[in-house]
Amino acid sequence: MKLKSLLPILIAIAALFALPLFIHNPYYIHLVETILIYTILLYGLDIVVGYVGQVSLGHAALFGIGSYTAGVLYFHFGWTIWGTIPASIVVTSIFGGILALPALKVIGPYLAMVTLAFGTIAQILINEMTWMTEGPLGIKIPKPELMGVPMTKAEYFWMVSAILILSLIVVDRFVKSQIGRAFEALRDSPIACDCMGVSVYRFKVIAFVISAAFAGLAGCLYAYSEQYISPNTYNNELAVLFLLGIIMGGRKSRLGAVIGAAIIVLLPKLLDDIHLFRIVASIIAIVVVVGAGMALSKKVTTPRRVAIPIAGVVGLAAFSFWLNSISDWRLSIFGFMILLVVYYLQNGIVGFAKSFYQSIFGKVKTTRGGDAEVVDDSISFISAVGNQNAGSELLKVDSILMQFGGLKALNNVDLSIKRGTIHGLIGPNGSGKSTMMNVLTGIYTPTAGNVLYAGESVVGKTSSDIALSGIARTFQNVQLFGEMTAIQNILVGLHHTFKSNMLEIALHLPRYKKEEADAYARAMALLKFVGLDDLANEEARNLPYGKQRLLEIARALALDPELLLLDEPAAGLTAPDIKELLRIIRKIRDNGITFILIEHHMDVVMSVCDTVSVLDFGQKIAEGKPAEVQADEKVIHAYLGT
Ligand SMILES: Nc1ncnc2c1ncn2[C@@H]1O[C@H](COP(=O)(O)OP(=O)(O)OP(=O)(O)O)[C@@H](O)[C@H]1O
Repeated sequence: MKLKSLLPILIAIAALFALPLFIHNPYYIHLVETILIYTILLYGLDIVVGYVGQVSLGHAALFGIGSYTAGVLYFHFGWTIWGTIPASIVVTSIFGGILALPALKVIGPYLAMVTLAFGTIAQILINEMTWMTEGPLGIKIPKPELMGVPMTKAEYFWMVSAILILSLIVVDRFVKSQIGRAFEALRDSPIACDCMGVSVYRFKVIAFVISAAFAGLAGCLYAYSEQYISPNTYNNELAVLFLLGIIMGGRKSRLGAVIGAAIIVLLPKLLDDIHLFRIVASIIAIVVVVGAGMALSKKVTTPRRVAIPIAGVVGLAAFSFWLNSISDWRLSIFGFMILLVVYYLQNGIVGFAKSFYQSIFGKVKTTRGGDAEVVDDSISFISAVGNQNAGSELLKVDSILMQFGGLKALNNVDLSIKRGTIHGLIGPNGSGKSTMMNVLTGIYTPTAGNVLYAGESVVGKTSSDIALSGIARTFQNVQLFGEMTAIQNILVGLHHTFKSNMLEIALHLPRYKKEEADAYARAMALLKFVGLDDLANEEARNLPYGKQRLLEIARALALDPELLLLDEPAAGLTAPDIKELLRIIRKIRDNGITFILIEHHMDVVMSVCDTVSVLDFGQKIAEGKPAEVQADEKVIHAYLGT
């Protein structure tokens, strides 16, 4: 990291550590300490919510499990903090793994309900298991000892601050590593993620476990901070507040978690004091009016769009001066503020601030993970498979039947794909081509029949295992990881090249650094091969459609496949784009890679395919050289209906 960007962080850290030296009121120190502890929890929650895109209302319970692990171990066994911290992390991680199980089956509101139920059950159990938790009476815990002497409030504050900084470094390294990329990929397209060899099941569980570990750590620190724990603290209202912290602060942002934690700790206090509320409401109104004025002068927004937020914040400021006491209005104001933030700042405060800054002062250059723009020409874009055994059978599809209820989407289809060839699969709409792709890549398990790849059956294997065995694919409806940049998309495809574990990532050990550097160099070479090296740091969703298709091919190549399945790669492409696509396909084939190509553009099929199989109503009606198939009566009949 450059000194210029490191300086504000160092100043913030110095200010944090200096705080107890200048503020002697323990109330304020405790308030900031609570924000720091909640921030650690939100770092973990952000992994599940921001990166993986799952809703969890079970994190208050995980927080409670962390606190109670520390409390019970101290109360019954006299453990010190040096034992309770790792114990809280381990115990809560196990519960995180349990919480992940429903996330493998359900998503969205259903997952929210299941995690809410988990929270309720955990709270009831803590309450009822009095023999262990002392039930509603709670447990008192003294401040931890340092060399036999209890820590002062300032010393404990420093310890929490140090743990927060460590957590920040570890989380930041995780989310920028291959693990973080896997999390983001499974949020954007679980199917493509699996087909890139990154198991959605595995990484969902890993995300919940890491997230729970941070909740457990935060819970343990909270127990010593409060010096008393009771079941009521860890209720569902707290779970909602944690989720709000992420939404309001801004997901996928370390600063956003700090802001979110500050909001959920300070907002209730702010709404207790009318004078403080007036000051803050006025500051917010001034900031919003000035910001809107700047945006209007730069013409990046319209008066209509800013009218309601301006009216809202100015109205709130005026209302604060009209009020004599705030106590009756607390909840209404709280709700109104949440409504404004969630509706108008959908990417949270940090996300909004970033896009506001970009629209006013121009785009900030984002490079994640190093010198992504540099292409090293000595790196091959492809791991050449070689042309040995060319012409031998690579894939055998044996009497495949795929039935959806009464519909036979594939009916006893046989295929034989030879190494080093381009095998076209054509047929009218609904004839079963994409279904065949899905069977070959493990998305569908066939009703009957077998698929042998390099002599081994792939039926019953998971999509990620099939991908890792050497079958890569693209999709009819492009399935890129939209919120990730072009280079990050390729890096997900290169996930299989990483062997480093979490410790190596957290400590940035040499093996991880080398793997990351090698992967970046290879990803740039792949981008250059498809002509996208200039767009390496552009988010995939912002690329033109034709370039998205090329990026999908480059990502599939990152898997080092022996067999590449392209599902309508020319769909939606312009004539020059199609020409470029054909050049790319031929070059890949020259490196020994075998293709199955589904395509409606007959000129593409005729110009590159060695063999063509034709499907109609789930049955193979013809097979042979392109020209033979084109002249076949049954094929003409299937396409033209005459
Ligand atoms: N998951 C599914 N459930 C039920 N029916 C399905 C499913 N997937 C495919 N089908 C049906 O199977 C048949 C074959 O569909 P498929 O998408 O494989 O055709 P296709 O040849 O790829 O068509 P197109 O060229 O339009 O993409 C269609 O009738 C389709 O509705």
